[in-house]
Amino acid sequence: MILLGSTGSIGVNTLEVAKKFSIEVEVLVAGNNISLLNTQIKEHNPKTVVIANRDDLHKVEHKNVFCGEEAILRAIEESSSELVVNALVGFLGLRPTLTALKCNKRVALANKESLVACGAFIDTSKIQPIDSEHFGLWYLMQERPVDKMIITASGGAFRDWEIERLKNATLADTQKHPNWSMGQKITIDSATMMNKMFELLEARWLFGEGRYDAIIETKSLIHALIDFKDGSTTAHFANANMQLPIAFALNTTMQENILPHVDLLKVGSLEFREITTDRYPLWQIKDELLKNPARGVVVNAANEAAIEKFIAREIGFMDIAKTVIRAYEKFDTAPKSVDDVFGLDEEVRSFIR
Ligand SMILES: NC(=O)C1=CN([C@@H]2O[C@H](COP(=O)(O)OP(=O)(O)OC[C@H]3O[C@@H](n4cnc5c(N)ncnc54)[C@H](OP(=O)(O)O)[C@@H]3O)[C@@H](O)[C@H]2O)C=CC1
Ligand SMILES: CC(=O)[C@@H](O)[C@H](O)COP(=O)(O)O
Ligand SMILES: [Mn+2]
Repeated sequence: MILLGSTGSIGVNTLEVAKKFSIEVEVLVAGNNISLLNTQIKEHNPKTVVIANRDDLHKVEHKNVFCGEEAILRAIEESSSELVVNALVGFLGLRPTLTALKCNKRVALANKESLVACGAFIDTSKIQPIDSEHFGLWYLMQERPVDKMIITASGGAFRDWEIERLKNATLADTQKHPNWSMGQKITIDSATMMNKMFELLEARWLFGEGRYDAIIETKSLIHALIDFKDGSTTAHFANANMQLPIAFALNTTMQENILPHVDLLKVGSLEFREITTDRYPLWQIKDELLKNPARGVVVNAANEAAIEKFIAREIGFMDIAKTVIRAYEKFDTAPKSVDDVFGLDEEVRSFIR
């Protein structure tokens, strides 16, 4: 397989699962964490390695190492592997997804920004999502009429904060996720509830038109629920560990045990909460965005640009949502082609910067 983003949270878990199933790693792609990458190279012996920056090339302990976005695309095109695991973070992951699909490879897709920004132009039949909620929906789906598909949110780092305090929240505060250990950007997205909005859009592209919604389940033990038309609701329970969705994405005939079962007697009780717009202002645009999912490109670009500003301490935490909503209102348009997606992405970023 080809693994993009090997040094990240999903990347590291993917290599653990690959070891379990003895899957060969042909290409490793990483960013700045060269010391972890070197350890991975020793263990998995890839044919090709790609990193982000030219200045780090000499530190990589491999004879076939390249740098930059074009090199990632070339490595995909020149590889013989049938499977690409895309665990890059952000819009940067979109071109590799498109290239992998163009090369007729199967894509195990953690990079949710690919579908959020460009879902209207992506054939999802060759995509297996690596996301706990979509895995949960897929696991629950049966040949019965569905009324609604529901995914769960943890509520993020600030679910119990007094709302008045949120404007002063720091980057370090955003990283205190209650249940999951993940990369920096998705953990910020979890705190603003953008992650759940992205997941509703992803679900829309993966499972088609229908009714979608999200609720908070504070322990992240239920990942998805389906309301069937007959009045039954089924729920997908699993411990909060991405190795289960990854295992199914890597090994389509998965039969092995991956995680211990959720012990309901130890859990004792579950708590569900509504996602409210006072704590999560982004939720104001949720229904309208779900009706126009191709506008995800605007929301994604605005979010990435706003997060850059938040990290640089140019804006506060609550300004992330304000910035996204302002961009969403200004760019009241949907892309008509993949080229439009890249154009609109650029325009929105310039507007915010
Ligand atoms: N973490 C999770 O549990 C889940 C994550 N996702 C999604 O999966 C994706 C990855 O998330 P996560 O693993 O948490 O993120 P991380 O930030 O932990 O990892 C991102 C990876 O991308 C690499 N990378 C970043 N920039 C570049 C670049 N310019 N060139 C090459 N590589 C680069 C990083 O390298 P380095 O670290 O070496 O700089 C790292 O390997 C995101 O889209 C996220 O939303 C979805 C569901 C669950
Ligand atoms: C592990 C995973 O799938 C994440 O997307 C998770 O859902 C993030 O947590 P939140 O529920 O807080 O967004
Ligand atoms: Mn998720």
